[in-house]
Amino acid sequence: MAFPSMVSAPASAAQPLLLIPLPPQRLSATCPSTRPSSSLLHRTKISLPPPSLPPLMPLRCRRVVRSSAAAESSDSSNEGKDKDDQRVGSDLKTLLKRFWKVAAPYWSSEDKVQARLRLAAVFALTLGTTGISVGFNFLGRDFYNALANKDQEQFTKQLLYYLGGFAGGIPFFVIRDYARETLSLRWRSWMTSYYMKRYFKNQTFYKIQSQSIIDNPDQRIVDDLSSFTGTALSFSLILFNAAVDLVSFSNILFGIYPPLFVVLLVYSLGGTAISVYLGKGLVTLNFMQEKKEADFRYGLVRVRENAESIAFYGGEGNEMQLLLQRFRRAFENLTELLISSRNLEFFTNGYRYLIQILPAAVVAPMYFSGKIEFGVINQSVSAFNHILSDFSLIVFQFQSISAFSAVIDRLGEFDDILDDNESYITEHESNDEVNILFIDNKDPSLLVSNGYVPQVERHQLLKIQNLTLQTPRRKNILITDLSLEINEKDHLLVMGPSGSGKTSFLRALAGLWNTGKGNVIFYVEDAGKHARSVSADTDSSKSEDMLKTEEEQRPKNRRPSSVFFLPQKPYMVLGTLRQQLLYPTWSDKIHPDLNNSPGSLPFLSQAPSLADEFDKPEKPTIDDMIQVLERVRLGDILSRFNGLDSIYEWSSVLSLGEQQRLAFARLLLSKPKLILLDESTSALDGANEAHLYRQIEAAGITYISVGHRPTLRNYHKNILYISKYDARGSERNWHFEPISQTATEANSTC
Ligand SMILES: Nc1ncnc2c1ncn2[C@@H]1O[C@H](COP(=O)(O)OP(=O)(O)OP(=O)(O)O)[C@@H](O)[C@H]1O
Repeated sequence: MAFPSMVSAPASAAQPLLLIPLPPQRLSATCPSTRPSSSLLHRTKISLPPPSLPPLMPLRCRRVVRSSAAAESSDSSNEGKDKDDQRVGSDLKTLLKRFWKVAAPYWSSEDKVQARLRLAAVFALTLGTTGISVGFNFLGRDFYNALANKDQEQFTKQLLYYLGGFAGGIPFFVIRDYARETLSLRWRSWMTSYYMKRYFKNQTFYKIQSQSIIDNPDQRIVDDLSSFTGTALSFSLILFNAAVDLVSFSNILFGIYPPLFVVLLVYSLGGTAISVYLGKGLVTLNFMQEKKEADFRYGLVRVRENAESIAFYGGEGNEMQLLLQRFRRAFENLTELLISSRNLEFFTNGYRYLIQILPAAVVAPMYFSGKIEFGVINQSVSAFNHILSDFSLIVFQFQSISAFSAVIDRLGEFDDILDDNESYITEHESNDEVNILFIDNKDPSLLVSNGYVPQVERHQLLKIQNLTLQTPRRKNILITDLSLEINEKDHLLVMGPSGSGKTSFLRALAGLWNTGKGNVIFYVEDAGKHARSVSADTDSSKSEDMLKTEEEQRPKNRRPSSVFFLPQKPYMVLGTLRQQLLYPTWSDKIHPDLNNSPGSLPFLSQAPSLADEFDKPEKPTIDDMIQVLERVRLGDILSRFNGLDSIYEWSSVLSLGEQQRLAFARLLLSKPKLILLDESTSALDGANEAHLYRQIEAAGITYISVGHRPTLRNYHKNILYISKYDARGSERNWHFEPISQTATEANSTC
């Protein structure tokens, strides 16, 4: 007799597959995985997803590829006992607020028409599938009635209806799932682009990394966004489906036997309360699991990025130890997560199966007394299970909900930082900061327009006024009250003991650090629309106020191409040799047709480079690139690496000195007026160093270099000495020294 198989599990009864005798376990969940959200576990995919409820998206295996920029944030927050281990999960109100803040922007974005239409279609299809489920409920009743009455003709008819129902209904379920998945992908794509824009805006990525503000931002962009969009959509459909389902099946059950409905209501409310109580720690555990998995994966990425250094040190034993430590933290957290899940599942499974016999037991006496037909028993079991599933959403989905809450929490935290990184980052800081201004020295009208007499001399390039520089969060003072002016050809060498603040001085000029006070004014010819209409005579109090106002309006960290920085670590982009040379002034699209390819989304098109906001020199031709490689004595790499368009891991295949020469090739192509070099020739021999300085001098570039080597004196006119700041000393910790020609010549003879 088919009856026992029909009282399998709540979700099974909700399906048109009612007649297929599946063991309860296979149909026990409306979610593909009720396991914890960890990627250490293989997620079990249910072979037959229940058609009437959209399954929750599994929280996908985390694939985290961390950029080196995020290295230290993770490192610094990982070692030792994690302070986040004591983390308390956000309360429900915060979670709901965060959910709304993260989810809402897409639905009113430039893609809102598509988004809303598609969402409406998914909801309509979901409604259709619920209708089909209700239809199957009645078909099931008539089918079993025919079977119990031994009415062969009716039985064949019902069987045909059933088959017809399957043929017509199944496409609805498939198309609904497809439409939901494609909408979720579209949503995710928009969110990815939205978060990436904010992550790169105002160099937030640098601030997050250098100040260890949050862990693993890359994981949040890659994995959490994906989980969020998939699960949010599935959840909304589940809720919607449950509401419609409840209305449809409550009528049926109420019609058969009202007390059964009341018992069900009490049972599910009690069950929900108990599962919330038992599973309250799961959100925090899931949050920590995400973090620990990402930390472990990032440790492995670091080994890949620093393979050569580790191999030189022979540090594999140490690395292994460190990585195993990270894995152990993930493992320990997951063990705790599994224990909590197991305890919850004892309850959930008991809750799920305990009540299965109830509807049949309650209505069976009515069948025996002839008040109802046999098929009605099946119908009541089916309706009962539908309603049980609807009322028990929280119980059945608790582990998915807690994993989803962790995702909401992580994304909400990230969103808050991206939204308001200025106030967040400077939370503990005063209002003072270093102001950076770009003034167009070609357009005196801008200066006159404010009623100020222009005092900019054409050859002036940089003016620093009363710069006091501190490390982020104002822990240490590095430079006090520095003022200087750089005119064309005033090549300046910055020297001083290690750790005194030479690189930090360049950081301040580049706008990466603004902790301190004072003004940094660049006089440029290509400030374009970002030209500042302020007087160069900034000594008056009035103009300082103006500087402040201007600073507030200025788009942060926009730098004209006439000012170029070379960092201490040569940076090679992932791509071709051509892309190395064009970086960062021009972008070279790898696939120019990408934006026009069918199915491509407008918001995924390549963003204009930050440098696009300024006028920039004409893009170099292939001849220019070949020539510049010759000028930096790298002509041979064209033949070694098959021309400009081959892709290599450049930081591995080029020596450090070659990478430094390539960086000089970049700046020669960009034709800046002023460059700031941070030990940019440290890996070069004296002859190559002298050659490169001759090249930039010949190109009419003025330079400020940071370095320790005595030979650097040969190419500069003045030295700025910065000594370590001593809080007890009241004097400035810097002084200037002109480099005499004689000394230079003696040096070069040596
Ligand atoms: N992100 C940071 N947060 C806090 N302090 C920092 C940070 N980065 C550097 N510092 C500190 O600021 C001080 C100055 O560092 P900086 O890199 O400017 O030194 P430097 O003079 O260039 O040294 P070197 O010659 O060794 O390169 C150092 O004591 C350093 O530890």
